[in-house]
Formats: sequence, structure tokens, C-alpha cells
Amino acid sequence: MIAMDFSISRKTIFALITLAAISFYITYLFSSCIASNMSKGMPKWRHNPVVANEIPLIQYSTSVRVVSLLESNETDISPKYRLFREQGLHPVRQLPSALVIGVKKGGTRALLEFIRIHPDVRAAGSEVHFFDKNYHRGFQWYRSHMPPTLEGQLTIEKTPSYFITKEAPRRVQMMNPSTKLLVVVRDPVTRAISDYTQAASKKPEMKTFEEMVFINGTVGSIVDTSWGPVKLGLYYKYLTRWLKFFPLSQLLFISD
Ligand SMILES: Nc1ncnc2c1ncn2[C@@H]1O[C@H](COP(=O)(O)OS(=O)(=O)O)[C@@H](OP(=O)(O)O)[C@H]1O
Repeated sequence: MIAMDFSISRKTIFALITLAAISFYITYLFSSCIASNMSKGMPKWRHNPVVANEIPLIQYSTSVRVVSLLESNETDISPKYRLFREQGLHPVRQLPSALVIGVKKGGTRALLEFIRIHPDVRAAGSEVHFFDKNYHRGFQWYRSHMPPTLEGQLTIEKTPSYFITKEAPRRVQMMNPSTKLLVVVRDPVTRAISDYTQAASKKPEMKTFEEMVFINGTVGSIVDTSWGPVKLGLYYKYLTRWLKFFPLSQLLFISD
């Protein structure tokens, strides 16, 4: 009895395997037929996917544009200046002809705000940091950050870190050797305190001014001239660099 049951079971298994093989073959034929019909309706590129580095360069190449450094004929199309255009006036963005190059915490913001009250002066709203951090973006980028001006108006920008940036004098000279440079100077001690106070307000765990300003933090010992806020007050050191590229007559010093 047991032997007979076993023989039936083997036959059933054989039949099931055969059935499964046949159904697998039919499914395969059916799906490959659908796939071939779908691919007939698809555009050719689907068969030849483009690998990123094989994209024909000609599609993306750009022509070289010569950027005018001193002025542009590009009209500002902003609706804000519609009234000007209606009057035949065309405000254009120009590279600055004067820069407030420093010094940090010297009162540079106040100076810029006073100067820009004059109707013939227009200033970039915020520090553009072109000659230190953004030089790689190019003069076209720099000019796009300037306010549109009318003929006769002067463009001015202030970024106090230009004064201590090693490459800045050469870069500014390359833009325009007649650039006027404004330097607000302040007593180096009060300037250093102002600089420190600003940094400490952002970092409450910072050491005290006295601990930072003296070598080894010993009050009354030698002043650490390598400490940023003190070092920046050594105006002559940075000024020497600027004077290699600009005559003194192009620099204006403002104090107090
Ligand atoms: N009119 C005027 N005269 C003199 N000093 C003035 C003036 N206006 C602002 N200040 C003081 O200048 C300090 C800020 O300087 P900056 O605008 O150059 O700062 S920054 O470098 O742009 O962060 C900052 O100094 P502290 O207050 O000592 O931090 C300002 O108070």
C-alpha cells in the first residue's frame, strides 16, 4: 500500500514539472513578442543611450564674449527703470570707478552711506567681495552686482577686506588703473577692540581681549602683533602693497 502511494506521487511530480516547463516557455514567447512590438514604436535614441561623456561638445560650446571693463551698452531691462527708458535714458551697470577698500571696523559703512546720498553716486548695496573671494567669477559677474547708472553717475563699492587681500591691488589695477581708492582709518587700538567685540559676539566662549592681545595671555607683556585684530591695524604693511600698484594721489584717507 505504501509502495503504491509512492509511485502515484512520483507520477504527479513529473506531470507538474512538465506543466511548469510548458507554461514558462509560453510566458517567455508572449513577453518577448510584446517587448519587440513596444520597441518598434520607440524613438531610435532609446536603443543607443547617450553616455554623459559622449555628449557631442558642439551642442554645449559657447562663443567667447569680450567683456567691456569700463562700460557697457547693455540696457537694464528691469521694469523699475521703465520711467527712465520712457524718457530716453538708459541706465547701465558699470564697473566701479571708486572703491572703499578698508579698513574693517573703520566706519566704512557710514562713509559709503554718506557718499551715496549724492545723486551722482550709486553704490552696490552689500559687500560684493569680488577682489578677494569671488574673483574667479569674472568681471561680468562683478558688473552684474553693480546698480544701474545713468551717464555721469559714478559707481562705488565697499568691501573692507580688500585692504588686506594680497592679490587685490594687482586685480583692481587690472580692472582699471585709474580706480580711486578710499581708506577709512581709525585708531588701531579702538579698531582692534571693535573687531574683537564683533567676533566675540558670535563666539561667547572666546577668551577675553586681554588674554588674546598679549603674548602668552599675560596682561602687560608684549602685544601679539600676529593676532588678527592687532595685525590688521598695522596699516603701513598693507598700504605698501597698494602703493606698488597705485600712486598715492589715487588714495584718499578718511579718519574719525
Ligand atoms: N560716523 C562714524 N564715525 C566713526 N565711526 C563710526 C561712524 N559710524 C559708525 N562708526 C563705527 O564704525 C564701526 C563699524 O565700521 P565698519 O562700518 O567699517 O564695519 S565693517 O568693517 O563694515 O564691519 C563701528 O564701531 P564700533 O561701534 O566701535 O564697533 C561703528 O560704531
